[in-house]
Amino acid sequence: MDRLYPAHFEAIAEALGNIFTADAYADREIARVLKADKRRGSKDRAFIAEQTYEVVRNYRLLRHLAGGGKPKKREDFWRLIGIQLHLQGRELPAWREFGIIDAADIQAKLAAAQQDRALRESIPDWLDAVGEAQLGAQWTPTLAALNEQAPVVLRANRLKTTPAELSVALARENVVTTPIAADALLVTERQNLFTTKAFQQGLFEVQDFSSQQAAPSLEVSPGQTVIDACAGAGGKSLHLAALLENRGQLISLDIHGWKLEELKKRARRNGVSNLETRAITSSKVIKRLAGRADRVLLDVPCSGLGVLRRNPDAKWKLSQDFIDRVVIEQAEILSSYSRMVKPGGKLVYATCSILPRENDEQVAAFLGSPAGEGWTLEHQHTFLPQVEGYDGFFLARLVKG
Ligand SMILES: C[S@@+](CC[C@H](N)C(=O)[O-])C[C@H]1O[C@@H](n2cnc3c(N)ncnc32)[C@H](O)[C@@H]1O
Repeated sequence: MDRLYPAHFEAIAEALGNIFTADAYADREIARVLKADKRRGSKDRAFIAEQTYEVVRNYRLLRHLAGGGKPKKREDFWRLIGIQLHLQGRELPAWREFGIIDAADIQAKLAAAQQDRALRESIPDWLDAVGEAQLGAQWTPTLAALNEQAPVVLRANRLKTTPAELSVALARENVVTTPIAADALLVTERQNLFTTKAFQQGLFEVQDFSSQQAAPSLEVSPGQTVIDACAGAGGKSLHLAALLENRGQLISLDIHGWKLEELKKRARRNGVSNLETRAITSSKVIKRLAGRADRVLLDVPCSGLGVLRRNPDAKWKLSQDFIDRVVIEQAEILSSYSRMVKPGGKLVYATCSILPRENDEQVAAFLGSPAGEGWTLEHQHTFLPQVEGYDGFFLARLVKG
């Protein structure tokens, strides 16, 4: 077992302090502490990142095992990390900060916590109640699966390579991968992929298996006009460009221009030449595109409950009010942006949520509304982490009559 270094604990405790007392996002905070000391090797960096994510994931349970109070000081966060390592079966060094960890007390509390799902799975009571009400018997296994570490999946960029060629190129850089489906490769050992030559040459993007199902489900053909209306930094736009073989027109929209700037950089690295970005600065941007698209992808803003493996801090940042508001936004986007599809064209509505309210219920409400007149549902599927093994995700394909 690897040696434990106090400097790593300082870094993890600093990140946790900012996540839980200054409302920082876990991914950005981890990136910040890792950047602060560039001398660390890849194993040390992985240890810091993984242990920080693990504490965020198990925060409620760890707090309970530590005595229940809200951690505020550096020592409080050290204690949570110590308890977590103890639960992982690691022997704790005889450091002052770990002196107060009582193994027998922890085991007794842990055994009692098994009876309480929300505590055991470390989720707020209100969110546990939402999951139960929405998913019924599926909620318990879904929640358990969402608490596991996310697998790392790549998408081979067909504009530049094939999955088989990519696998060989990565193996030369000591990155071992296994093909799992279509363009998707599973990385079998975690490491920094962004420093590889293969990444810098645009041979792949990191994209979960479930998310990789969105672009193909739109059934695009080279030459078509395709709009990715909530494109963000463009994970799915890049995939669409590859499926279009750089032919036709791909228009990527978002309300945040800075995300589209990031997409342009990624598009250059990916060798994409048929993509145009437009920031949605007013409703006119959508109106001008009415009836223009063969295909529209609506990868709408959502609760993110399907990707808790990747963003475990969402458990502590989400609120009922946020979910209620995002559901209204999704309905508005679906109703208004669907007008961009030509008669006979197709639309894919997607979320990284597992809640029917954001998914099939949203689609059913659209189909029953005046805006949904003439539309039919061709296919829909909810990906669940305990079923397919990847992120929770939803997609529905609709055809305009
Ligand atoms: C789930 S994310 C998209 C992720 C992206 N498609 C990808 O694959 O990387 C949703 C995006 O919708 C954008 N958004 C929010 N409200 C919007 C609106 N009214 N119109 C268009 N985009 C919107 C957000 O800025 C965010 O980038």
